[in-house]
Parts: sequence; structure tokens; C-alpha cells
Amino acid sequence: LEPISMAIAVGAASALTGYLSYTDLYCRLVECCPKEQPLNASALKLQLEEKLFGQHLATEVILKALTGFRNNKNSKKPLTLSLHGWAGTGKNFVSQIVAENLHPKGLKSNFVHLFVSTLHFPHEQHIKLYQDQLRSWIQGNVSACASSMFIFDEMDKLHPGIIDAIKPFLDYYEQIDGVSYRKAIFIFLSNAGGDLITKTALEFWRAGRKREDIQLKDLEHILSVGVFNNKHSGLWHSGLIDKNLIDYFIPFLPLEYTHVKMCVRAEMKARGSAIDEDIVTRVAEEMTFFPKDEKIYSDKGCKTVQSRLDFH
Ligand SMILES: Nc1ncnc2c1ncn2[C@@H]1O[C@H](COP(=O)(O)OP(=O)(O)OP(=O)(O)O)[C@@H](O)[C@H]1O
Repeated sequence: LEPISMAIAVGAASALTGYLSYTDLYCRLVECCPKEQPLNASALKLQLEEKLFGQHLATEVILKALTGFRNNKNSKKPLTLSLHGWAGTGKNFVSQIVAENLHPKGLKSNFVHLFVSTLHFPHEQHIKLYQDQLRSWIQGNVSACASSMFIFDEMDKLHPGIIDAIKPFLDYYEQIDGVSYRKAIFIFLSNAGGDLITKTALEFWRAGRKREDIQLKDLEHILSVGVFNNKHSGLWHSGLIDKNLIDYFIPFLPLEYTHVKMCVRAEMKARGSAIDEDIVTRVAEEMTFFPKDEKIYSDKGCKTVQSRLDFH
């Protein structure tokens, strides 16, 4: 709808309904930046527990971090989460769930912005240009909506240094050039550190300990140091780590055979098909598992489950 027709439609509808204000209705039909809207923590909890398989640490930390942040009226800095793990373990999936819980239109919202390194910052010789663009893009969007959310996918493919351009925005400043960044959320997604997470998960497995016994403290420090020293992490020697501007390093554990089966069932359910356990087993058995001897973890996580299901 054009703006004028939209205004007439909204005006007519609010006159008819009587009790909805023009603004309420406008926000329902178009989209408004949420002001002081606390997070529905129980809805997020339920979704993470029902939909995200095998990631007890990510579930717990994301829930705590977001509820704490959104319920705090005086946050001193934006929330920054760095999600790490092997391919297909749920990092993008979780970001989508978080986005939907903060802005009903999720990834399609005007207030949720996704950057993909290989798409948006492909050329090493243009680093300075990307840094300028990134700064002005973030500044413009946060001035339009304080609770904007920015997701940086493929951090491990980002040229070193690019991300440091936004360091001032992630810091404890009250305002920068009249804009406050304290209500914004930044999420970084990366495969970097996946090897360290797998090593720890394997150690637990070999010691006969449960996967759920792995705690954040077993991994968070290893991850931040590992990523800081890894040239291919997008955060190599980054001031974001140096200055403790990343609030949580969140490990995504490699997925096991049983989790892959859960993904197949979830996909069947989403397609409205009855759950056929023979097909579930066949799809899961077609996936490849590592390490070579034990074959515990799916090397693509749940990533190719959807396309494989099409063959059955
Ligand atoms: N832990 C999980 N629980 C439930 N579904 C999952 C999980 N991990 C992956 N999936 C399913 O697999 C799909 C692909 O996963 P996703 O894109 O989140 O992986 P990723 O960790 O972001 O991988 P990459 O590092 O390659 O980008 C998701 O859309 C989801 O359907």
C-alpha cells in the first residue's frame, strides 16, 4: 500500500474498531520499533527447549542473556553474543528464533539486519570502505530504532580488522554523536572454535561423562582465547575481545546421531507428514559421522537433513 492509502485504511479501520488507537493499528499493519517491551521469557524458553536439539549450553545462556538484557532498563552497553560451533549445529536457527522473539517479523523485520561476510564484505582491498559503510549503516539503523538487532554470519570468513570498526558502538558510552547503542543487540556467528568445542565434547564422551555435564566454564575461556589467537576467526587480535566487549561466547556442541533423528522428525512434522521411523533412521544413517573410529558426531550437523528427506 502507498503511504496515503495506508493512512486512509488505518484511519478507517481504527474508526471502525473504536478501541484501537491509530498508532496501535498502524504498528500492527506496518511495523514499529518496540520501545520498552520486555521479552516474553517463557515463550522463548519453550521455543528453545522444543526446537533446539542437543544444545543445553546455548539454550541456557541465550535465555539468561536475553532476559537479563531486556529486563534491565539501564543497560550500560549493547548485548553482544558470539556463537561458535561446527556447521549445521543451529547457530543461524537460534538467531532466527531470537529475532522472532524480539521483532515479530523476525529476519524480515526492518529492525533485524543480517550481514554475510562473503556476500557483503567480499574483497580484502576494500576493508576501509566496508568499515565506513558498516559504521554508517549501524548508526543510521540504531538512530531509527534503538532495539535494532545485527547478525554477522560467517565471522570466520571476515577479513581481520573489519569488525573493529564498530568497537565504539559496543562499548560503555552513553551516546555517540547523539545516538545511544545501549538497547541494540549484536550476534556474531562463526565456525571458529568448533574444533575446540568438539575436543572438549569428545573428552567428556571418552571419560564416560554425559554431554549435559559440560558447563559453560569448561568452554567459554578456551573459546575466547582460541578465537582471539585464530587468524581466521574474524576476531583475530580483536579489540572486542581485548576490551571484554563480547558478553558471552556461546558454544554449539557437535550433533550426535540421536539429534539428527530429532531434526528429521521435526522436519517431517513441519511438512505436515506423519512420522515414519524407518525414513527417520534411513535419513540419519545417510549422514557421515566423525571421528573416524567412534563416529559420534554428524559432520554437517542437521544441515542436509531437509534436502535428504526429499529423496524418501
Ligand atoms: N541444534 C539443532 N536443533 C534443531 N534443528 C537444528 C539444529 N541445528 C541445525 N538444525 C536444523 O538445520 C538447519 C541448518 O542449521 P543452521 O543453519 O542453524 O546451522 P549453522 O550452525 O548456522 O551452520 P553454519 O555454520 O554452516 O552456518 C536449521 O535450519 C535447522 O532446521
